[in-house]
Amino acid sequence: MSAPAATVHDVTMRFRDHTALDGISTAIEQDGITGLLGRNGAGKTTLMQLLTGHRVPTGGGIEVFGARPYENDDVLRRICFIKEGQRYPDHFRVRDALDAAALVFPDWDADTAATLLRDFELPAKRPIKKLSRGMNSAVGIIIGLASRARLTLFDEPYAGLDVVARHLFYDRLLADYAERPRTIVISTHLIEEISDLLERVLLIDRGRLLLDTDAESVRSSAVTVRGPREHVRAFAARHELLHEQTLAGSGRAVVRLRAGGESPETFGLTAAPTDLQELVVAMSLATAEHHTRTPTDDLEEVPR
Ligand SMILES: Nc1ncnc2c1ncn2[C@@H]1O[C@H](COP(=O)(O)OP(=O)(O)OP(=O)(O)O)[C@@H](O)[C@H]1O
Repeated sequence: MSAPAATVHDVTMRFRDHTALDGISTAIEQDGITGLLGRNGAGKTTLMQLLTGHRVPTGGGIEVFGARPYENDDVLRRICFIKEGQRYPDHFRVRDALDAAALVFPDWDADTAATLLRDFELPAKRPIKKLSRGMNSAVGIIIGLASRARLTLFDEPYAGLDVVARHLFYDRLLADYAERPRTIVISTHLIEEISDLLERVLLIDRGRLLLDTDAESVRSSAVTVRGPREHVRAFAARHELLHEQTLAGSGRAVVRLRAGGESPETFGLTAAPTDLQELVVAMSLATAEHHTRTPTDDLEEVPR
């Protein structure tokens, strides 16, 4: 097996008294599509900033392609980071943004850029500041795909993109990835839309890693059961209850399965596989019950 594209070892990131990432360790394998999931403020963007050398962790270590990314040109030229609401110089037209990207990324594919420009119906000569929000996002998506960077990170790349354009992005991403496998990390809240694309899933909650697994095992790791409330509870007690809803005497629960535990049928319950979105919601709600949220409006901005 080849070395991971990135390793994250016990990484902590503090912004003054706020801990955005808290002892995260993971490896992002080469040539795969990883979904970085989690609620608002979970720490997804912060992790991406660390992977792309935009910040240095307060504690722990990050390696990308075997070296620290911060101020490391050899590593950084192999990385493309498409940020949410990416800004461009005021005078830039769409064409200028693509030309600039072509200079920055050594594996830039001009044909892919031209095809995507047509697919997304972007006017190449229009000033970027005159584009709609969705069109602006499309510029980032084109750059991210055409960069063909060995490690490409999309941080919620589709602000304002309509559903057709989003599916265009998913289709083109998959087709391009099949042709030129590389390491892609996408943070998103549109879990349902993207779940079929993902090979790995990282779920962050309050700066901690809740889930770090391949997408296939996510699908078999939890079940949603329904039946008489007491039976649901008895079954859940043999495993790990993530989330429960009850109505009169009936119950519905998302349960994370423990090896060797009894099956839902033993308890007279109906069971269906839990999809990724449901699992993420259930796990995030389960941990929310164990925390008292601290208000963050007293946070001071920490400059880069
Ligand atoms: N420069 C900064 N100064 C102070 N606090 C920060 C800074 N950047 C991020 N934070 C805080 O760190 C936490 C994680 O932020 P981050 O942007 O990584 O979350 P996220 O998971 O990307 O959220 P979202 O899904 O809403 O984009 C938040 O509480 C945020 O307020």
